[in-house]
Amino acid sequence: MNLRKIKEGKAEIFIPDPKDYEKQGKFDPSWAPVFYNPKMVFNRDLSVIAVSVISPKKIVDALSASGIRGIRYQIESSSSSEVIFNDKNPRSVDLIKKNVEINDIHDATITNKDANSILFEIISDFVDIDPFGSPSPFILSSINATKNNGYVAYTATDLSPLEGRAVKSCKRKYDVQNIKLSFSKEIGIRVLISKIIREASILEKTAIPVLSFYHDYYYRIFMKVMRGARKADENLENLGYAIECDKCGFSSITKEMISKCPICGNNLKIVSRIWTGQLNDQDFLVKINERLANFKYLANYTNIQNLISKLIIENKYVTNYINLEFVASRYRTNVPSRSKMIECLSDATETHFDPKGIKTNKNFDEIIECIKKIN
Ligand SMILES: C[S@@+](CC[C@H](N)C(=O)[O-])C[C@H]1O[C@@H](n2cnc3c(N)ncnc32)[C@H](O)[C@@H]1O
Repeated sequence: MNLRKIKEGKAEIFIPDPKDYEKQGKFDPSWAPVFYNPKMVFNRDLSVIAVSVISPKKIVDALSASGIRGIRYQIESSSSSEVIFNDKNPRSVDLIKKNVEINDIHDATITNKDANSILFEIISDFVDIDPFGSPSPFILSSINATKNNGYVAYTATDLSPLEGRAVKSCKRKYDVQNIKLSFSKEIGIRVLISKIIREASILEKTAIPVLSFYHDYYYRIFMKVMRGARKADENLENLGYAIECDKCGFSSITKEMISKCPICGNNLKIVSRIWTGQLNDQDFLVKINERLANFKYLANYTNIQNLISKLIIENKYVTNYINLEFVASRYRTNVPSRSKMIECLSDATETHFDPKGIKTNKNFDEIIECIKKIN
């Protein structure tokens, strides 16, 4: 395997030379014998800051590929941590060994196992699950490996099931009855959180999201894991429904199951069961914000700063997500600009999920009034 040296954050690593795996001038990271995706640098940059907030003593990078995450976590987030690198691909493991060595990573263990096997053998205060597609096959084992008050992070790139376009796949992988709604970009991450909480409860544990966001073509979530059957029971009460009326445009995220639209009486479209709580922990976001100044060297520094500022405001709004294009079409009016709607409602903000979306604490009548007034 011919190697190429690249720099990401403060790490320098070898990756398979992409040139050798091009097909008709194109290259996909999955065509190389060891996976490295430059499109995920934003994910890793923000994860480096989040892990610095957690400051774990022991990190498990359960699906390591080139080892880039675990290496960056030790160099940039938490220099005193022990890191366990794992990948079931033996060629990955050979490359991780090389990359760990050239980056002077101390306290590293490198294993060549199925992630589910190692995650049932160890216990750690931070576990990273960064799979191809859905993290579902690794949720139970990763929660098992996370100690009380520890953290686990998941990347999910399977947006079709999560956003309700592949309904059967969503039922299979997440056990959620999904359907495409006008605000499915946010529902997707709530489906994933619901699955994590339901899996955790099997182990008499529970989890709450401290950082969750959508970027480019994936979701990324950091969850805090807590032990206790009672805590698990209580948190299951926070699962509920996303509802939407195709006729008048009313929508909500709610713990109560209702089947008829409270505005016009039409039958509602329903997604069941999803997380209905906050997507981020305000303190965790503020801590990330406070640390940002230490990470000015990151390639995505400005974009991360923008996202965190948005999440801090967005986190104050849970229930009403309005897709302006969808609602305006129900009233046959022009789509109002986001800024004018936010000004009119006065208690509203942009959502990072969607350039057409706003979040507000105002009720549906006030939203419609603003749409009509702006027109
Ligand atoms: C998306 S890549 C990981 C990328 C890496 N975390 C990064 O940030 O560059 C997924 C990796 O998981 C490995 N993998 C897939 N299934 C696995 C399993 N059941 N156990 C362990 N490793 C697995 C693959 O070999 C691949 O290297």
